[in-house]
Amino acid sequence: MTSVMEQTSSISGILEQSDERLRNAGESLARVWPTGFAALDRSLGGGLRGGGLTLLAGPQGVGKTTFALQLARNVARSGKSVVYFSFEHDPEDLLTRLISLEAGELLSSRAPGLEQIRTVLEDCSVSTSIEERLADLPSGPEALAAVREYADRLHVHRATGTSTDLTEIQNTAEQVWQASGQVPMLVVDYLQKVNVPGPQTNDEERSGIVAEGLKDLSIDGGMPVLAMVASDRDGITSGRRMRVHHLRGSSALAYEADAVMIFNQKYDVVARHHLVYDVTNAEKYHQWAVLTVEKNRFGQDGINLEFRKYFHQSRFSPDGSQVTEQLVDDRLFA
Ligand SMILES: Nc1ncnc2c1ncn2[C@@H]1O[C@H](COP(=O)(O)OP(=O)(O)OP(=O)(O)O)[C@@H](O)[C@H]1O
Repeated sequence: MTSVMEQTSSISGILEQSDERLRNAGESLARVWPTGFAALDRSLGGGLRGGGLTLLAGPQGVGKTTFALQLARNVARSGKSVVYFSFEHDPEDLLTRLISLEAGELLSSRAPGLEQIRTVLEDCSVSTSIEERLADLPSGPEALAAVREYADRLHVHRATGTSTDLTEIQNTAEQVWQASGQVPMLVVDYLQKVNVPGPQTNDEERSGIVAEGLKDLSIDGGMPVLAMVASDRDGITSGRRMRVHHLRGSSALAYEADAVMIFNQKYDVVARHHLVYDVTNAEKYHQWAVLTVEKNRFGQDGINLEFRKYFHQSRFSPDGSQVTEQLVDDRLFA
């Protein structure tokens, strides 16, 4: 166990540590980790913070996993390590999504879709390698090569709600750190699935315990932690905007987090007049998601950014921008 004196530093000690980090560490101990989504990085003052807990929430199917995986890939591509704790998705499914994302970025609308890539990779009637299976798909080999470039730095931990607790997350982060020599970014998909041993507590308490543990982990390791969060029932109604208070265990979560970002379907949150006066807008808005930075301990909050969805290629456009339309919490018509 860490002694009290090991945990306590004078300002001169901290000055020395910062000086050393700034002189030597460069990329490996960076304080700011760009997400690779330029509009978001501008809003967050450069990116996610080492030592900071960021929450990502949104209704089911809005694209949280797609966004978090793309962000993890961007970080790994920039040369840093990432551990993705996946409670919901099989690692091979994440690999398929990454190949699809790379193909989409390489060939845009001419790229094969996620379904096509999945079909080719899951075909049990042949026994051929991944290379051979992707060889005939447009940009298939190039997409695989793109994944291989960062594959060693992007780690997927198959997590389960019955066994993966904060200790397992910490141990895994330490192992990756030791093996790679780099502080990793952690992605937890998703927070309420992290196992909390001991007597059963309610949702609010459990979320608070996990959020506090992840926050401590991020501070102790100087690493950014991005955790996805599920909503309670109120927040998932179509036509209603999800806000911080809709998160399961919201008060504890909002207290612990340094930043809270919430995704909503753009169609669900634009003011009615944008839909009434131009009917073509409705179709357009379905293609976009709005990411709101609701809390930001390191800078400005209340920022609404929009990102174009290409879910058939398992990706968002990396170019987002500020939303210009008026947004509302409740639109009282379907
Ligand atoms: N091949 C595909 N073509 C088009 N859309 C797809 C395809 N596969 C998945 N999707 C959609 O992509 C969206 C984003 O999926 P993602 O897993 O990122 O959502 P999520 O917000 O993490 O959802 P959940 O809360 O269920 O985990 C979903 O709405 C899903 O229906």
